[in-house]
Amino acid sequence: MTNERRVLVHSDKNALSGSVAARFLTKTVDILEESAEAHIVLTGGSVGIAVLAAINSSSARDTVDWSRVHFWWGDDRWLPEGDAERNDRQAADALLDHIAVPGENVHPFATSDSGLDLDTAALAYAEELAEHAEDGASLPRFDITFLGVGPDGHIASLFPDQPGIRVTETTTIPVRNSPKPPPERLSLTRPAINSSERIWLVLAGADKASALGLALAGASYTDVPAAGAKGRKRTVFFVDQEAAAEVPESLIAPSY
Ligand SMILES: O=C(O)[C@H](O)[C@@H](O)[C@H](O)[C@H](O)COP(=O)(O)O
Repeated sequence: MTNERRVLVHSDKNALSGSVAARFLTKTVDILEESAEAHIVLTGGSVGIAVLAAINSSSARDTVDWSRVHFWWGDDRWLPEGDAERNDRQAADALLDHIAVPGENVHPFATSDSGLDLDTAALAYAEELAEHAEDGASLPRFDITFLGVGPDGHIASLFPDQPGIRVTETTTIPVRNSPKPPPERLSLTRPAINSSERIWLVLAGADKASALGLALAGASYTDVPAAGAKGRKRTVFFVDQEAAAEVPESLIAPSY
């Protein structure tokens, strides 16, 4: 298997989220035939949450043995538990509260009212990840990592020209001075994201066209963090037509 990057274009955000949901369900069933557990990394953002809602409303939803699936997050906002702006809350509402996933398989970042400070919360997440790793590794084997992409090209809470995008020595970082509110966040690092077998980027809308075009045209990942996302086996950009406006024709896979 190659680790090429592919772009799959869909007519609109609805078609995109339905298609990603169907692929996710099929792929997760396949993964669980080969492995005892699947580890999935979730993203925030409207497209990522629309994908979770589409998984929830799929008639194939319960073909997955959710008791063997673990959910992690690429990033979250440093806000109190239950805050509607938190990625974990949105994912719970869209999918996790509706499926038979055991509570201990759901691994949100700490909340701002947890009693931890931001630095300690980042260390705590790194420790939790390491507890689920095999053979002394620092991370579980992430099977699928979802990433939304901001109009500036950010992924998780790794923003252009900010120190976080360059961090390589840890798996999880505290983020301060985020250009997008709130300023304080927690995020996986680029090497942690890229340890994933598959990275599925999901993006829709005309405001993403420039970032996507630049990411695929070889921009540096410090300028356009999405350019630096590369899974071990496969990296797929699931996009709608508006977001695809600046993608070179040669990179677009036949639509279906
Ligand atoms: O924490 C955040 O600020 C969001 O989660 C953000 O990182 C989001 O993933 C992208 O901006 C894409 O968002 P959309 O899918 O809504 O375009």
